[in-house]
Amino acid sequence: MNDTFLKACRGEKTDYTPIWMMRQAGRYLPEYQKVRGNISFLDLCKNPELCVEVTLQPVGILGMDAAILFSDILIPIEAMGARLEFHEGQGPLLPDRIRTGAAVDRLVVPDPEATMPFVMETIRLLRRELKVPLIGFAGAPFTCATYIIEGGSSKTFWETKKLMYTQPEVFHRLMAKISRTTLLYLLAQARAGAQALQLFDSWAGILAPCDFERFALPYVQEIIAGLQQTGLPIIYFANNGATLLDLSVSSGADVIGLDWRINIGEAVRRVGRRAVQGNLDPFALLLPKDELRRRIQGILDGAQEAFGHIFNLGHGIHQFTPPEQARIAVEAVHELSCRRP
Ligand SMILES: Cc1c2[nH]c(c1CCC(=O)O)Cc1[nH]c(c(CCC(=O)O)c1C)Cc1[nH]c(c(CCC(=O)O)c1C)Cc1[nH]c(c(C)c1CCC(=O)O)C2
Repeated sequence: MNDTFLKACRGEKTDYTPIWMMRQAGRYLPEYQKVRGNISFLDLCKNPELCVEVTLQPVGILGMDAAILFSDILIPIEAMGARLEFHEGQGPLLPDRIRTGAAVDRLVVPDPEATMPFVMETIRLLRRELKVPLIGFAGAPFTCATYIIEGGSSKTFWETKKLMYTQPEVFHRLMAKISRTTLLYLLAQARAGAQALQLFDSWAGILAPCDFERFALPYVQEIIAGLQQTGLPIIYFANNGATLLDLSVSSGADVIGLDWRINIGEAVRRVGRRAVQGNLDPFALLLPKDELRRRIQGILDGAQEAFGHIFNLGHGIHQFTPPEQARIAVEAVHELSCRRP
């Protein structure tokens, strides 16, 4: 069992810096494309045997030190009663566009075991196969709220901010319902065998710090407090979150995810006695090998004084990344971080 990742999360000494990549199971891998050729994305998410297969791919092919459950942050939103569709070549579509108090009241807080049994089954099956730790995950409430309110991805987040500023009571009611759902869902993942849990706050960075503090952070704190009973390391990743870093630390997470826009040495100083995860620009995987290795060395050097460091990209791996480049990065992190006596 390779538990380097879990040790780094807890700030324990490791022989080398562990690495995994956000969105490591996905379209850049021909092996994933082959599975996806025969099935829609949503049907894939609901098929435990195939989820196991694609979760294992990046671990086996690229040598990652952790696996992340193959699923999507929008799965529990569908379980709450908002319809979810994926159309080929487009982002997610949630046609119900929840924007009124009455619509929020119609959403339910689902029993995760009853409505998403395929997720827990995937976790149980994976634990029998894996030789590296398994990360479970969910979207953070604010990011989930943007998809529910906008009905999909957005450029301006007009409807989200309109609800937040003009009907704050409705917005908070929606956030409370998503948070309760997320906590129960992550507790179920922990019971099924997840060994660490990550909250993805992909859109936190569109908020002013004062709004993040008022409308988003309290819900993250509530979830993380509720997860303490699991004893599992909790990772909080706020994308575009350099300006929110001090607030992110107050989330209570054990590991603070960093995007690539911040210097990791500066982040380490601000984060203090918590592990950090990051933060190579996903597009830097396109660099020639020598330059890529220098970039990786720079991040390892910057994180030298970190309480713990898990190497990762600063956001998800891009779908057109050559897998060979990801493999070079994994090899470089392992080699360059190897502690020589
Ligand atoms: C915002 C978000 C979503 N999903 C997720 C986030 C947070 C992380 C981030 O900010 O990137 C999280 C996610 N989505 C997926 C995973 C699987 C685990 C992993 O390998 O990291 C994880 C952890 C698979 C996926 N989720 C999705 C794919 C592609 C689906 C396909 O095969 O066509 C995968 C592999 C679909 C998805 N799902 C979502 C979007 C916006 C899209 C479309 C992306 C696009 O079209 O480029 C919502």
